[in-house]
Amino acid sequence: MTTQPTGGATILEVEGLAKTFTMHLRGGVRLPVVADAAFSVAAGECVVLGGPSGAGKSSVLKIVAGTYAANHGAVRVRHRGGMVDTTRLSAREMGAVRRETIADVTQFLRAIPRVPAIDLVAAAGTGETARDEAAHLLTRLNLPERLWSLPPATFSGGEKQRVNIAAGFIRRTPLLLVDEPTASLDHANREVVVELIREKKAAGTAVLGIFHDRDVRDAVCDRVVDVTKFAPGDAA
Ligand SMILES: Nc1ncnc2c1ncn2[C@@H]1O[C@H](COP(=O)(O)OP(=O)(O)OP(=O)(O)O)[C@@H](O)[C@H]1O
Repeated sequence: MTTQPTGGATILEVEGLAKTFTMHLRGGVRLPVVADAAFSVAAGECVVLGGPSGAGKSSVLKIVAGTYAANHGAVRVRHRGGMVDTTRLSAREMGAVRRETIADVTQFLRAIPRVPAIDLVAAAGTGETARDEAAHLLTRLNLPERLWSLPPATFSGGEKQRVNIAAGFIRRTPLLLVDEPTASLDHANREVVVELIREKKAAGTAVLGIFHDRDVRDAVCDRVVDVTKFAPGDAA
């Protein structure tokens, strides 16, 4: 069953998705997480993955991002004008999809040693304006300018998260994935993230996210997809 979006073109379409983790270091114990997951996200829409802790929200998001492999099913994204099933792509082809089509704001910053925060954000952007855009985003996210030239390795949790958010939101991809983007942010910066997500939606980006903060979720969410309805049965 697919939940139909109301608005623009379909950007992401998940169908019949199943994921079972196999714990090779635990005698091959199998842990089914989702079975027959199906949902879609349209351009300009923000769909939130809901459900209690352990339901499989992050796993689904990571499969869409290409970080985890699916066991069954299709994950189709609109890439270069057509719908591409990313579960069938080579690592190289998936690399192109991730570069051009999917931006991914994870909970933790993948910092590169010795690279200053502003360069890290600018490198995620494109074109001659990338550095100005990086500065603009870091300003909006209230990251003190004295930190911009420093590598984020020693930054606080909230400072790292803001660099991470800037590096994700500087990108102009059709699909944006966000996993708990406001977890270590204060109220003012949570509001900035709400504004950034609204701007992405207005620009036609499809957003798929996980938000534990109810206020943030209510402010950006068009539909909730409850992951518990994809829970595998006993026979899985
Ligand atoms: N890499 C992994 N290897 C083995 N099991 C995993 C792995 N990642 C997740 N799991 C298991 O899959 C189940 C779903 O985890 P997941 O992180 O997707 O849930 P979640 O709904 O995002 O939870 P939370 O809200 O607590 O972040 C959990 O039982 C977890 O232990």
